[in-house]
Amino acid sequence: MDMVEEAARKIETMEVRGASRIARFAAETLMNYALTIRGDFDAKMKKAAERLLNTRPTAVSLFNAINFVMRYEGKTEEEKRESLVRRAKEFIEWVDTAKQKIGEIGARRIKKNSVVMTHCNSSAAIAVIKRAFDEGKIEEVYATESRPRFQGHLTAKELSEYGIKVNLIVDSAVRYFIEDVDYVVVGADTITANGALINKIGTSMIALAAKEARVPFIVAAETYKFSPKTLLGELVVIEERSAEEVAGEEIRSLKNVRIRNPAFDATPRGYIDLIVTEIGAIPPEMAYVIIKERLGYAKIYDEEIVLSPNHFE
Ligand SMILES: O=P(O)(O)OC[C@H]1O[C@H](OP(=O)(O)O)[C@H](O)[C@@H]1O
Repeated sequence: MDMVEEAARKIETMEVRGASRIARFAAETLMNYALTIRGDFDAKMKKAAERLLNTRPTAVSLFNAINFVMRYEGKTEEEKRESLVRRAKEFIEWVDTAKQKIGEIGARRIKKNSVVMTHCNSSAAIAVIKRAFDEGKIEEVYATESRPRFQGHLTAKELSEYGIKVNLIVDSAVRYFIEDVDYVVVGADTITANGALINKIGTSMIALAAKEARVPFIVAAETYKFSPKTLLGELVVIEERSAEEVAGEEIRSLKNVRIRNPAFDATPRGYIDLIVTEIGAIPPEMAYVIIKERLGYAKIYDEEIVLSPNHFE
C-alpha cells in the first residue's frame, strides 16, 4: 500500500493537481499497484481505490477514473490483473487524446484577434487557447492569479513559454477588465446532470461578470468530468481546504475570525454558453445525454446505489 499511500498524499497536498491530472494519476497508480500485488487481489484493489477516492472530494474525474479502472473482469487473479491494466491504459489514453480534440473543437469557436480570459490552471482550457493561438487568433490572455494557491502563476508561465502575451491579474480585477475580453474559457472539475459547472472558486463570479458584459463563457471539459452520481440526485461535495492556505498564524489566531476556504464553486447552466468536450461542443443542457450515453451510467447504476460508503461492493 506504500505506493498508493504516497500517491494519495500527493493528491491531497496538491503536488499532483488539476482534475485531469489527478484522474490520470489515480488510474496509473491503480495499474502499477495491481502489477505489484500477489494474492487477495479484489480486497487489496478495493482498499487502494477507496484510499485514492478519499483524497479530494470535488472533481468527479477522480471518481470516474477509479470507477472505470475498477470495473475489471476475470476469474483468475492473472485475468483480473490483465483486465485492470487494460482498462487503466484505456483511461489514460482517453485523457491524453481528449485534450487535443478539445483544443481543435474549442479553437473553432474563437474569432481572429481575440482576447481570452481564463481562471486557475486548466489543461483543457489551455489546450483551447494554445490551439487558437497556433491558428493566429489570440492577441492576449488575461489569467487570474487564483488565490489562495496561485495556480494562475502556472497558467501565466505555461502560456508565456508558448509565446502568448499574458496579463496576470488579481481575482478581484475580473470585472475591471472584462470589457477588454472577447471570451472567457475555463476548465471544469465536475459538470452536473443539470448542466451546472463546478470549478475553481471564483469561477461563478467571472461567469456573472461575463454575462453582464455579454462575453461568451466557454467551458472546456472532457466527458469524464460529467458526474453520473448527480443523475441519482447526489450533490457535489465542495472541498473546503485548510485556513493555512489563506492567512498566516497572526490572522488565524484572532479570536473572532474564522477563515473559510472553499476550493470550488458552482456556476448555473444559464451562465454557460458552451461546453467543449472531445466529442463535440454542446450546450450545458446536454449534460444528461453525455452522462447517459458516454459514461453509460446504466451500467454502473446498480453499483451506484451501493456506492456510498462502499464504492466497489
Ligand atoms: O483537468 P484540468 O482542465 O487540467 O483542470 C480542471 C480544474 O482542476 C483545477 O482544480 P485544482 O487546482 O486541482 O483544485 C481547477 O479548478 C481547474 O479548472
